[in-house]
Amino acid sequence: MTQEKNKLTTAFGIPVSNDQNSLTAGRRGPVLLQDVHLLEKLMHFDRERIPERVVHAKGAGAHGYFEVTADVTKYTKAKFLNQVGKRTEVFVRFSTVGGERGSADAARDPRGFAVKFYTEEGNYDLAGNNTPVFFIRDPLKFPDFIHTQKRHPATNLPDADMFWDFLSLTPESVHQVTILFSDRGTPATYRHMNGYSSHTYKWYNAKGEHFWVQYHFKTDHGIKNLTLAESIRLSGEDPNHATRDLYSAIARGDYPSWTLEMQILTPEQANDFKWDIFDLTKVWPHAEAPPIRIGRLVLNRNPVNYFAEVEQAAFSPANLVPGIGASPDKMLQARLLSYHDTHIHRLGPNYHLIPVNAPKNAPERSYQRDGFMRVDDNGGGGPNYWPNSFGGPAPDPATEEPPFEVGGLAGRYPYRFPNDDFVQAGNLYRKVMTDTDRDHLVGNIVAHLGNAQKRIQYRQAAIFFKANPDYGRRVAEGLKLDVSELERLAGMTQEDRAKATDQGTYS
Ligand code: HEM
Repeated sequence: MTQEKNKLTTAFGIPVSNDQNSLTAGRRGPVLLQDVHLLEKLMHFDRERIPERVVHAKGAGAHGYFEVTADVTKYTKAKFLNQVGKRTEVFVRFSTVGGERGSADAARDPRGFAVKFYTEEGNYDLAGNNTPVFFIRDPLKFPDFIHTQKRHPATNLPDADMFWDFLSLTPESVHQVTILFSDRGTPATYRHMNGYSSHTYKWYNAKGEHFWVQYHFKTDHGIKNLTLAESIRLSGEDPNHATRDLYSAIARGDYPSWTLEMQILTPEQANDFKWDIFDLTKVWPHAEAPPIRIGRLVLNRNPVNYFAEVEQAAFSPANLVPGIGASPDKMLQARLLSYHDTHIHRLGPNYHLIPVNAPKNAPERSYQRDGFMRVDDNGGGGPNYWPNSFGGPAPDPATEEPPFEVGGLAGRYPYRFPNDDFVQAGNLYRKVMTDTDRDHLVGNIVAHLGNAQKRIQYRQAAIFFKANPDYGRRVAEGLKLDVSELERLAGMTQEDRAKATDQGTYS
């Protein structure tokens, strides 16, 4: 290095003589175009912002490791899981969903829980949430759903009508809505919440046998949530409280950790299972699929630079390593496309070269070349096509996922089963929640749904009533609705209920 240390330079290493006074024509003269340092500095500044994530824009992240604590080789051949005690480097990003990059950490919203495992077989990304289910189960509904969680196109304000109109016309959402409006919808910090794959994934072993699995990262610090009053207070006093909490805990050596538990079903068990295991709005009851402990996730290193390591982090459910496969869950199938696509838009076609996204323990050996910001050696002088006879990297058939059956007539199918969308939400209300949980749930809903039109309130209260009559009744009472109407509305089909509540009777 010929430049002296600590001497300011331009982005191209040229010494800068003065960084306080622009070059002017005379003492009071206009600025000269030949102040190239000023020009370069301003033009870079003008381009500092990249698009924020279309969802999950506000987040915090940290580095750490995953350690295997149980032998799972009979279920999966994934190498990073093949030995008890084995550690794999990870990067984890937590987020809220609907708010912008500067929005409050305490918002009522699911929390993203995205883990990037830098395995020896390439990066494995598991982008889950702190809830085991989701609002919808068909990806066609995702953009519409997200629009309702964002700002109104005219007022640019969050809008209770949009929010509840969509949900009350989408009854499959009631399970997730019940979780979201319980105090779990406002976790105290990122350290005090669980993370779930939510989707069912496939694991397959070295013999080619497969299993259906769900991941549960259980916090080792106990679940802690905010009440409505606390979340409102924190949103004002410290909108970054969860970001601060994560950073400070790691900085003081109080490393956050989670125990990974898996629910695992054989194909035979899955065939007889009471619930559609590819329906993202349903959980697998623990009694029927007891979770088993298999590992531990620890976060022990803060990012040195937020933009480099957190803002530019890019997770994709399509990044699966041998031994782990996708399931036919329609939502997951759509996610296999959507993330890579949005990263190319947000970060460019070579976002995999950004250090936080690069495969640390399995270097890229592909034939992809060129493109904006291809900043490595671009494959050097090696062959850029396959097949070749010049020693270029060759595909390895041993890493192929075992063949699996698909069949049937192409069509647009609603979910099968009698597919009761209300039982699991009702059970959560009836069996899992305490009296205090139920009080808070009803209070949180009333405070929010109360801002929507009356006809929408009726429609949504009828859905809660279908999940559990007491649940619906208490929400209706809180909203001062005519409780005697609920049973009638709840007994209708979704279409009839929508028509009935749109007739003006309830305005
Ligand atoms: C069809 C359904 C879905 C679509 C199309 C979709 C799409 C997206 C998109 C476009 C992003 C922004 C990514 C970026 O710019 O970096 C994102 C982020 C994210 N999504 Fe989804 N999503 C879907 C469902 C889900 C579900 C069900 C979960 C959880 C189980 C989930 C978890 C996440 C997480 C955690 C992030 C943030 C990742 C990060 O921290 O960078 N998404 N999603």
